[in-house]
Formats: sequence, structure tokens, C-alpha cells
Amino acid sequence: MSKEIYENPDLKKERQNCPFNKEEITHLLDGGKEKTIERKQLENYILSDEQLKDAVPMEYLSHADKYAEELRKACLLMHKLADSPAGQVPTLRALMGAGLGSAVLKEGNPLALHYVMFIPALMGQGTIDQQAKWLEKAYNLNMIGTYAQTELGHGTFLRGLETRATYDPKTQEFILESPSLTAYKWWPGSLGKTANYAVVMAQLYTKGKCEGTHPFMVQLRDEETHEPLPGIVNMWLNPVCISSYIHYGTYVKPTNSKLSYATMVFVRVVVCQDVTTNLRKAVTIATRYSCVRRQSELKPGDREPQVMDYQAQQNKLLPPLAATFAFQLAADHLWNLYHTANNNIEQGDLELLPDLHGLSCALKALCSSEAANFVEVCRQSCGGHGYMSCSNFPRIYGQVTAAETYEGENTVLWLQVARYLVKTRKEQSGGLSVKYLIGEEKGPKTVDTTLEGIVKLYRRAAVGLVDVAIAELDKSGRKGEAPHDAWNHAAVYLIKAAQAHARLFVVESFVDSLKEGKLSAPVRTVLSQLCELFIIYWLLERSGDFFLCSNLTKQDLLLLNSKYVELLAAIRPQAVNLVDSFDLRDEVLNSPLGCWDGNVYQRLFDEAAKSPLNQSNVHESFHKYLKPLLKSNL
Ligand SMILES: CCCCCCCCCC/C=C\CCCCC/C=C/C(=O)SCCNC(=O)CCNC(=O)[C@H](O)C(C)(C)COP(=O)(O)OP(=O)(O)OC[C@H]1O[C@@H](n2cnc3c(N)ncnc32)[C@H](O)[C@@H]1OP(=O)(O)O
Ligand SMILES: Cc1cc2nc3c(=O)[nH]c(=O)nc-3n(C[C@H](O)[C@H](O)[C@H](O)COP(=O)(O)OP(=O)(O)OC[C@H]3O[C@@H](n4cnc5c(N)ncnc54)[C@H](O)[C@@H]3O)c2cc1C
Repeated sequence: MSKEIYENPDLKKERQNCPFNKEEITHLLDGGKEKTIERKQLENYILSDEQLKDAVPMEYLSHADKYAEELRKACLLMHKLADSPAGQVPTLRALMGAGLGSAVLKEGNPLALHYVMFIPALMGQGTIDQQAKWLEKAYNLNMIGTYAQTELGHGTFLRGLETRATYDPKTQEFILESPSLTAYKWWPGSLGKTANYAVVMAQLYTKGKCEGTHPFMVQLRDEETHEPLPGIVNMWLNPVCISSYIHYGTYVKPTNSKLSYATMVFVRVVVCQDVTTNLRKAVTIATRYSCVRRQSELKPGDREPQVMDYQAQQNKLLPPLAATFAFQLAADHLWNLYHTANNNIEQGDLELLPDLHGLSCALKALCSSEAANFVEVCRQSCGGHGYMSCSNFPRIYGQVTAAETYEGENTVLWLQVARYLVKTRKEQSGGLSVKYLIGEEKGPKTVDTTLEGIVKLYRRAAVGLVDVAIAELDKSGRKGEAPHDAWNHAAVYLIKAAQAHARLFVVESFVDSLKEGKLSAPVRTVLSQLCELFIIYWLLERSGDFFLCSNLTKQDLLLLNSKYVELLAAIRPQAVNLVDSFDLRDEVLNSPLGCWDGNVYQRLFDEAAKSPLNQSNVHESFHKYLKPLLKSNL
């Protein structure tokens, strides 16, 4: 007799009479029906392997045992690559990020940097000969690499890196050295115990002149013994300059010195997708839990309501739910720009490079910071159970908030965006993705609170805040301040302008995608509600920017507030159906709060029982410490 599958009655009710086709949204997020089929096949292929399951929860292992266990599984995954039903690159993409990969490697993938940065650095910056020599070795895992750029003393300021690569024309070798403690490479993933090669960013010196930071291939460890090579601590020999600019002893400048930063641009682009995947997990966990959890009293005398029926809970969870669609669509647009720009760069056409740099900095900073804030709101919306390690919120938050720092600390990236915006506005040039900055904002300044009218408000704020920042810079200039001081004293305005630009890009991506997309009427309706909710939410959160730059009135704001709460109520009935559309398996969510069946309390109890402390009634430490204390009559 088939075992009755338990489904929490409240979740079951939430799923009845769904007005739209969930699979249509799943296919939209996957990039098409075929991609969904491929993803599900890959998930079954990986998650059905018993050897990839954790015998005990990772949180109860020592640091060294965690590393060993993650390395065991990471290596097993690589052995499974060859027979993957999805092909190499789609499998690698799935295994390196916050989705399928995190279901197996909960503490992180020791081989991630090899695929996410080391190989992309070779592909993006290696010469044909160098790629011929190293790429096959890297893809065959005959070498494990990392990307060693950050030092103890410098992570942000690349022109301040201290590691030096001095070219010796006599031996035609580069001597790499870390001249001081602060020059030690610090932070690179896998550098400590896993990688035996690294792309090392170092200041290139030739003929006594510093030519700036360049990437060098360095062997770190013996390929057989894995022992660090002699002198590896503070003196590295025999590195090779990747994308050699040394021709017969003479340095040949690259067409753009920033091309050596290309690997970081790639990761900034893919990080936008990765933090969105993590946000989808957090929203799914919190939404399902909020429909299972019944607490307090809404109507006196009635049964305790589902906490999702409180408007306050809807206000916590529906904006992040909408954000997952907004960020995904924006990340897709950025990915397309990246490919176009990269193809052009390979042909020597660098015109899109500033747009790509500006937009990748903007979106990476916006998606990571917003996602981190939203994940924390999701965690808090689950009360005490959200605080438990097994809820998976601590791990999800740790992964997302790391993205606010790595690959370019967000504040620094916002200032990069501002530099690009000010230049585009002043020079009225270029600016594919900031076309609105070129020429004057046309049309009446009156406000209409339709979707199109709200998008126009975002554009006014984006232009207006750049102009406010430029006015500040000019004011400082008139007072005789040096440009670098004027820039520093306008930082607050510059960052606001950058953030307004990033939000405009996300808003326009969402609105345009709904216009262009071939969607059924029911899906278009629910996604349009989410879109309108999200763009009003952000406007209400940043209303000062809009008051400053448009004719927005108090009446407009009150109207938008009413529209916002109406949309909360309209979307509430579809919250569970929308997160079900993400099609995130329980193993990927890895949380008793978010499981599809809603069997929260039993799963919480089972998780608690796994703790080593719950394997006996009295822990041995009682007899060692507590009992003597109890007897000591202090
Ligand atoms: C094969 C399968 C692949 C599978 C992939 C799957 C992916 C799965 C998802 C994985 C997700 C997560 C894993 C991620 C792990 C990442 C781990 C972390 C790694 C790191 O952190 S690596 C180190 C990162 N470090 C940084 O980012 C440093 C930040 N600092 C800088 O970038 C620079 O110092 C700077 C930009 C802040 C300043 O540089 P500087 O040289 O001083 O330049 P400026 O003087 O400011 O500007 C001069 C002009 O240059 C332009 N510029 C600057 N940078 C760039 C760039 N990158 N590109 C183009 N142009 C650039 C700038 O705009 C100026 O131009 P202007 O003069 O104004 O015209
Ligand atoms: C989880 C994780 C993984 C990482 N992996 C790698 C890796 O694999 N390889 C690698 O090379 N690195 C890696 N890093 C390092 C990472 O790239 C750096 O930490 C990051 O670039 C920030 O640099 P920093 O640590 O020097 O911070 P700092 O720049 O020292 O930041 C400290 C403060 O100074 C401020 N600040 C700095 N410059 C300016 C400025 N010009 N204007 C205004 N404010 C400024 C910042 O906003 C911040 O508030 C990793 C970091 C983390 C957290």
C-alpha cells in the first residue's frame, strides 16, 4: 500500500485553485522548458547519490573534518561530471553556486575558485599558447588553481598591491616576491590547502619601471607531494606572466590597462545570479513557514491565524519575493551585455567596456546588499526557529553578505559607478546603459502613478541625483578644492546617484521583460502585480530621492501607499504558489522550516535529536565541572 504523503493542511489549502501555471514560471526562470528538464535530470543524478549525503550535520564536525568532508564530496562530484546528463559547463555552473552545489557542499566548495576565477582568468587573459598549455590541464583537473590577488594590507586598492614581479632579461624570468607581511596573499579561496597553482596579481617591474598589476601563473605546491615549493612563503620563483606583454624583453602596453581586471568583472556578473538564488531559497523557506506557523490572535476568539495573514508579515516577505524576479531579470540582461562586450573586446572593440564595468559594479553592489537585507528579514520573520542553524538562514546569510565584500567591496564599487555616471553626464558620450543621462529629460514634470509614470520618476531621480552630485563637485571646485578632495567630500551624493542608477536598471529590466515576454494572461497578471509592488516598495523606501528630483507630492505618496497595501493583499493568496514555482528541492533548501510538505515541527524535532549533546541524558562535562561547582558551596 503506497504510504500517504503528508502535506500540511494549511499548505495544501494554499495550493488549491492556483490561478496560473506554476511550470510556466519555472520555465521562465530556468530559461525554457528544455532547461527545466535538464536541471531536474541533473538534480536527480546528483542528489540520488548516497555517497554525497552527510552522515552527520556539518555543524557538528571540527574545522579540519568539515574541510575533509567537503573535499571528499567535491572530488566525487568531479568524478560524476563525465556522466552528467546535463553536459560539463551547465553541470559546473549548477555545482559552483548557491543552488544544487550548496545542497551537497553546505560549507563551501574547495574547488570553486578553480572554476569560478582560475579558469576564467586563463580564458580571459591567457595568450593562445598559454591557453593551449594550461586550459586542458585545468579542465582535466591535473592542476587545481586559485586567484590570489588580495593581500593582508590591500584588497580594494589594486594599484597599491605590494607583491612584485621583476622581469630579469638575462634569464627571461620573473622574480615574484612578497616584500613585507602586508604583502602576503590573504583571503584567496583554496590557497591554504587545496590549490597547487595560482593566478597571482602582482606589480610588474621591468627595466626599473613599474607597469602596474598583471596576472602571473605560479606553481604553489609539488604536483605529487602537494608540499609547498621551496621558498613559497615569501619568495616565489619561475612564475609566468599571463597574457604576456613582455616581447623580447620590452614591455608592450595592453590596449587598456583594466583588461587585467577582467576576471573580477566576470565574477561580479555571475554573483548577481548567485545571490538571487540564495534569496529565492530564503523567501521560499520563510513563505512556506509563514503559512504553516499559526500564532496569536487576529480576530478575537478565532483560531490562531497563519502568520502570513498579518499585513506586517506580508510587508516583510512579499517585497523580497518580488525582488527575486526583479534581480533575476536584471542579471539576465547584464549577462547578455557581458557576452556582447566580451565578444567585442576579443575583436579589439572596447567601446562597451565602461558600460560593462559600470553596470556590473552597480548590479553586484545592489543585488548583494539588497539580498543580504532581505535574507535577514526572512530570517527574522520566522521568529526563534529562524535563528536555528538548521533553518539554513545563518548559512544563506553568510554566503550572501560575503558577496557585499568580495569581488569589490560595495562602497568602492558604488563610487566606481558614480565615476562612470559623472563622466557620461558631463561628456554626454557613450553610456549605452545610461542613455537617459545624455540630453535633457523631456516631457512634463507632472507625476502620474501608473507603472510607466513610476518608471519615469525613477529616471528623473537617477538623472537628478547625478546632477546634484555634479553640483556638489563643482561647488567644491569653485571653493578651490583639489578634485580628489572634492570627490571625497561629495561621496554621499555620489553613492546615492549610483544606487538610483542601479535601481533604475532593475526596474526597467523588470518592466521591459513583462512587455517583451510571451506570457499567459494569468502569469502576466501575477508578475505585473509583483513588479508594481516592488517598484512602489523601493520608491516608498527612498521617497527622499524622488521628492528631491521630481514633483512628487504628499498626495502622490499617500496614493502609492494605498496601492502598495492593496497589492500586498492581492498577492498574498499566491505566495506559496509563487515560491513553489521556483521548484527548489528540499535538499537545496536544506531547512525543516521550508520543506514542501510543511511538516515543520516533526522535522525540527528530528534535527535537534541529531545533536551530539542529545545522544545522552547527562554530558560528561557535568561530572568534570558542574557537579564540583554545585558541591563547592561558593
Ligand atoms: C567554467 C564554469 C564557470 C562556472 C561559474 C559559475 C559561477 C557560480 C557562481 C559563483 C558565485 C560565487 C562565487 C564567487 C567567489 C568569489 C570569491 C572572491 C574573490 C575575490 O574577492 S577576488 C578579489 C576581488 N577584488 C576586487 O574586486 C578589488 C576591487 N578593486 C578594484 O577593482 C579597483 O581597485 C578599482 C576599480 C576600485 C580601482 O581601480 P583603479 O586601478 O584604481 O582605477 P581607477 O583609478 O578607480 O579608475 C581608472 C579607470 O579605470 C576604469 N576601471 C576600473 N576598473 C575597471 C574594470 N574592472 N573594467 C573596466 N574599467 C575599469 C575606471 O572606470 C576608470 O575609467 P575612467 O578613467 O573614469 O574612464
Ligand atoms: C568570503 C570572501 C572570499 C574572498 N575570496 C577572495 C579570493 O578568492 N581571492 C582574492 O584575491 N580575494 C578574496 N577576497 C578578498 C576580497 O576581495 C576583499 O576583502 C575585498 O576586495 C575588500 O577589500 P579589503 O578587504 O581590502 O577591504 P577595504 O578596502 O580595506 O575595506 C575597508 C573599508 O574601507 C572602505 N574603503 C576602501 N577604499 C575606499 C575608497 N576608495 N573610498 C571609500 N571607502 C573606501 C571600504 O568601503 C570599507 O568600508 C575574499 C573576501 C571574502 C570576504
